Amino acid sequence: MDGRAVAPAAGTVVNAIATGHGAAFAIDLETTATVELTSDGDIRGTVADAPDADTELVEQCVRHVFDAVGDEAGLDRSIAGARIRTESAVPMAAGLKSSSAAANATVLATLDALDCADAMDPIDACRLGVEAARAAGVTITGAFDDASASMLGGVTVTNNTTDELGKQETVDWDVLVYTPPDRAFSAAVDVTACERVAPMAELAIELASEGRFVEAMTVNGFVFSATLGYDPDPLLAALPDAAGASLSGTGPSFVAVGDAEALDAVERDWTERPGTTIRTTTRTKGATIV
Ligand SMILES: Nc1ncnc2c1ncn2[C@@H]1O[C@H](COP(=O)(O)OP(=O)(O)O)[C@@H](O)[C@H]1O
Ligand SMILES: O=C(O)C1=C[C@@H](OP(=O)(O)O)[C@@H](O)[C@H](O)C1
Repeated sequence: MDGRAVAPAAGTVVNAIATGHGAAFAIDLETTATVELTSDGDIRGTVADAPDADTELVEQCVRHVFDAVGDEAGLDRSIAGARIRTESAVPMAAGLKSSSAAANATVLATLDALDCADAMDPIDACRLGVEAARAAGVTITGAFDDASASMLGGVTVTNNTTDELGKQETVDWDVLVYTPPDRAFSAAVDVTACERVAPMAELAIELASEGRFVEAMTVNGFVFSATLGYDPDPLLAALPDAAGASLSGTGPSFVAVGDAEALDAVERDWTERPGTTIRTTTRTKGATIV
């Protein structure tokens, strides 16, 4: 049997690496995963247009779903295998949560293939993807902030140490994403540098917990650009037009949010810079089986 699901990417409100608490918002860029069950015992992934991509994360997702619902699905684990294929509009390792989108889409597609779509609620399905990301070594905290935003849609504020959701709200912003040409794998981030700015990250989390997302983002943006060695000039160029702007995750992408007219002005500046600029919106609808 085959299963198929899509999940959105996300942008950062507060990076969780400093404190274990983070916040993120879903954006309208998608990853699709297709899972075909086999009986050759082999679990193998491929990524469309990226033959050299590391597929451990999506393979771990399938293993975690097999472990969680295999008995209920009547799966013979001695022969159970899968072929996973992802297709994505989300640049990998650019700070836009390609890993969370791929994990959520793969977990849901596997549940679909096993005919177990109702066996797990979305937040538990999300936690399985986070566990798979930890097992694959692609994350520092597990990134439950990013994964929950992608799974549920809207903006989420989370404790990534306990994988608990503190807050989820719908937001309706235009979004501008600027991705410079370089890439930054989260697993390679300077965690010690992030921990040095924990008091500022805590302040950003307090703002996000009060629903002051755009202020939280902007504080986060300046703090983490400085901490991780990115030039904050794209942020300065986005203000005061954008309602909020930040470095997304461990970079190198920047995100700006606000109303359409305000972002037109930011877009004129960001498109002059090397790399790509994408205009999109926030997403209310999270990951779903299709
Ligand atoms: N479409 C995809 N299919 C399979 N694995 C993916 C996909 N996108 C991302 N990944 C996994 O996530 C890793 C990148 O994660 P990370 O460095 O956290 O960047 P991001 O901020 O984009 O999530 C990749 O090395 C790969 O293991
Ligand atoms: O690996 C992690 O624990 C995290 C990585 C960062 O995101 P990216 O993966 O987008 O860099 C960050 O925003 C998130 O809060 C936690």
